[in-house]
Amino acid sequence: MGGMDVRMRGVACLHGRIEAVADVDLEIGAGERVALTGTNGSGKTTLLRAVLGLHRQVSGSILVGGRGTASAAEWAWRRRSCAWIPQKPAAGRFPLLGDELLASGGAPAEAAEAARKLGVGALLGRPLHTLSGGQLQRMYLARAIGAVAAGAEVLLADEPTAALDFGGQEEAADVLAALPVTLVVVTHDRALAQRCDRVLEMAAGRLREVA
Ligand SMILES: Nc1ncnc2c1ncn2[C@@H]1O[C@H](COP(=O)(O)OP(=O)(O)OP(=O)(O)O)[C@@H](O)[C@H]1O
Repeated sequence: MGGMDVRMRGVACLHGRIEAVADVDLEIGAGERVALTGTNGSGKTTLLRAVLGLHRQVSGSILVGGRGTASAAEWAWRRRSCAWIPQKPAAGRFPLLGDELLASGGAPAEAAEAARKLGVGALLGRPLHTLSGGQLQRMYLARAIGAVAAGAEVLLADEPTAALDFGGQEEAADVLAALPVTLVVVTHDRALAQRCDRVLEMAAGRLREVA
């Protein structure tokens, strides 16, 4: 089983004056699968983005595999180590094609194979903005599988099954739970939460474990 540990101490995140995340302490073991649930606007996306360095107004400490992000080299390492499935896929400045998205995970062949298995293999030449929500979500899942093949040991996934049909939700939940990584997944999907080792809940920026 692969995966790296993720450790947070006293993490707080601001959006301007809004405190989106407050005083989060969290220890996730290597290879553990954690579901993050909670009310809308409670800070889940912000917390995941902070781990990736996409949210910069952060205080406290976030270590992945024991490493921080004090230097540009450490940030680059963090980005390679953590695969990412965004909640709101960015359209980008230029029309990005399916196979270009897959290549950005670092293992194009493995990602394309995953795309075929997920039923979007015929769409690789299409601009992403022409895909349906569910097709796009499958494409991002395929990219994450490629990123894991390229060496990522943590997967941060933000509502990765929200746009999928029922069969697709089950299939994606199985695929996500079987990846040899530490999984932190924001989800309101019971099938996916049930496949995780722990369920945590956020409310107004604070985290608590659900029994
Ligand atoms: N770019 C932004 N500028 C200002 N405030 C923001 C921004 N992004 C998020 N927020 C605020 O930060 C808080 C946390 O938002 P976040 O997206 O992290 O919540 P969430 O738990 O992921 O919500 P959801 O379940 O609805 O996706 C909310 O009050 C939100 O309005």
